Amino acid sequence: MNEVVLEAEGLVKTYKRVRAVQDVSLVLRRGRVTALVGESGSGKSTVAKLLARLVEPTEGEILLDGRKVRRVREYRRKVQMVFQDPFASLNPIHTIRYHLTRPLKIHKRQETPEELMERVQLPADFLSRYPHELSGGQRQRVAIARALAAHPEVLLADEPVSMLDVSIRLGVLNLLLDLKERLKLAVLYITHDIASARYFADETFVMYGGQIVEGGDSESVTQQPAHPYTQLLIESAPDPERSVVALDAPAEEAAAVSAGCQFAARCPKVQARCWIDAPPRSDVGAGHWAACWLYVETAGAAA
Ligand SMILES: Nc1ncnc2c1ncn2[C@@H]1O[C@H](COP(=O)(O)OP(=O)(O)OP(=O)(O)O)[C@@H](O)[C@H]1O
Repeated sequence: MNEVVLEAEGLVKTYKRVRAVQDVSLVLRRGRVTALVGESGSGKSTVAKLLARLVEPTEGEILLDGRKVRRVREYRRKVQMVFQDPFASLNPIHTIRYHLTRPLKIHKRQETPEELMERVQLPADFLSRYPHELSGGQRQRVAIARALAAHPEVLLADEPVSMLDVSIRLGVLNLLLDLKERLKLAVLYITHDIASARYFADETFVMYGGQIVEGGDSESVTQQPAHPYTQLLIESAPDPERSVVALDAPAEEAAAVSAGCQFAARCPKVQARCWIDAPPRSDVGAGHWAACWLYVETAGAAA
């Protein structure tokens, strides 16, 4: 079993009346990629911000290497984030060298910017360039190199390839896989694209309405999806023209459901009890679970 690096327990984040995240628990393990999949508004980015400690949880706690880290600075060194937009995350007035030298200094690292560039497979002569002289994929590699300067244990990647050209996405995902292997990083891969989770992640969690509704190893979750929501996501995935957004409910609507299953209003398999009680997690395979009443019948619900 790969060692647990980051553990979130019962995370809740409320913004005024919107419950962006409701009771989310997950673990990230050394040398493993964990995907968090869901539509726009499902709460994925809020989970990333909570795990990065960019926002404080309303409830719940986060353990890093088994302990609560009070010093945010120490925490942020070990848990680095890569954002969706490589155009917005680099400062246009500074060279690439500046972007990499700064974190190396802050974290008192012996490494050189050249070594960081090599790690993300970029030529060292790009160091003298400005962000606008690089492509989106190259910029995202610089953002990853900057995160690596801190020698993190965890990389939180929030839709790291969704703004990139389709043709270069695979290259950036393969780089993340390579770093996971070589540096034994725990990676959280946030995406709306469940097909990419199968390819890229060891384990996959599916989020809907601020909650995780299904989880397990990526192969089982994507090949034998149990939750009706995951099934719908997968059905709409093969055709990139048929956007998953078509399934989407306004987030406020999802967040307004106070009892029962969050997905009841959109579920093709809805039953009477779905409106009344929230479904518990049930085992649907080895290490694979779903929070759905369809699976509660005979076998007991898993804790
Ligand atoms: N700072 C905020 N203030 C108020 N509401 C917020 C804030 N941040 C997020 N929300 C709400 O919380 C819910 C979840 O948002 P979140 O950004 O986490 O979803 P997401 O799945 O990451 O979507 P996207 O892929 O579009 O970023 C949404 O209803 C959103 O409007």
